[in-house]
Amino acid sequence: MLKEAEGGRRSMTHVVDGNAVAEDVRDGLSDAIGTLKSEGVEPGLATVLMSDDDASATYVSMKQRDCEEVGIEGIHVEIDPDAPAEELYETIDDLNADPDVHGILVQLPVPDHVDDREVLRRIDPAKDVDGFHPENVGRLVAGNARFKPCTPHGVQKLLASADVETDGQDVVVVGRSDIVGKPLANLFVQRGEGGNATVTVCHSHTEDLEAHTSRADVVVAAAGVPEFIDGSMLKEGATVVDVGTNRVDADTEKGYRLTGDVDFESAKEVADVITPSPGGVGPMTRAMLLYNTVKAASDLADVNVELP
Ligand SMILES: Nc1nc(=O)c2c([nH]1)NC[C@@H]1CN(c3ccc(C(=O)N[C@@H](CCC(=O)O)C(=O)O)cc3)C=[N+]21
Repeated sequence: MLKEAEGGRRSMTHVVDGNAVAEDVRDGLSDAIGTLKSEGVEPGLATVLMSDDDASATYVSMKQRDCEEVGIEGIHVEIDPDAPAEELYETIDDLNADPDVHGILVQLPVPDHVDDREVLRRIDPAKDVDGFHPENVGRLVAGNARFKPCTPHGVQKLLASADVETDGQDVVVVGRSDIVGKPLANLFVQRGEGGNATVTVCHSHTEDLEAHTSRADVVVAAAGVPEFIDGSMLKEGATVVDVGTNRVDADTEKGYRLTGDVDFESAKEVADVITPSPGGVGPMTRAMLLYNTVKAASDLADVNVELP
């Protein structure tokens, strides 16, 4: 809207294609996987699902399909959500000990009777491709990451692909989860490429959200609330990264539609660069999981590869 009012002075909004950037990452990984295989190392990723949730099952099967596409050996373990927690813990122990498994991902959330902190502690940090083990969290915060968590890493790659510079910029991260908001804020503030930003983290107790978003050069929406950031809350020319993947009830065949945390139509009129959802961060999250699996295999087997 603003764009029209100003007589079309602004250039076209760049809608970042997450599927295309993820494809580029997978292409780059193919070379590294070829190198590993020529050294007799077949990268393996184990996914563990202990849930009845439809969305969780969908994501895990997408991750397995991705593995197949790039030549990573995928192993999938399903545990009855009513089974005792020990069953999950012992599965993790077995996968830790399995030399064919280089990466382990336990799909979150796990049932209430399972201690999720114990799950994250139990995974061998060298196989922790989510980057959620306390040792890996500590390393990330200290600026010495082994595995960058997949979604934050994917966001950085997406911004780089769109030539969005974070150096010296005001970045507002909305959401403070352990898997997205906190690690992403940490990465943005660190020295070097993809960092060097002035970072604000907003959340449900923030008094005046719009006061923060409306002065930001980059807004990352990662609160898990459908379409709560709209164009009126953004600065003209801002970059908007939509991390949300929400299923909302809709009159469709499946009974829902997917939408992000951003009201795309109004935000697109104000932003210069915007990542859609679906089709933005989600596919990148999955690509960076493959990346971390290849890195894990390379480190564990002590074979040097070039990562994309
Ligand atoms: N241990 C663990 N690690 C995770 O990384 C993890 C997790 N647990 N639990 C749940 C969240 C969610 N998540 C997504 C990954 C890909 C898409 C994705 O590919 N979305 C597609 C659409 C997917 C669809 O069609 O349903 C898109 O945005 O275009 C979404 C969400 C990973 N998570």
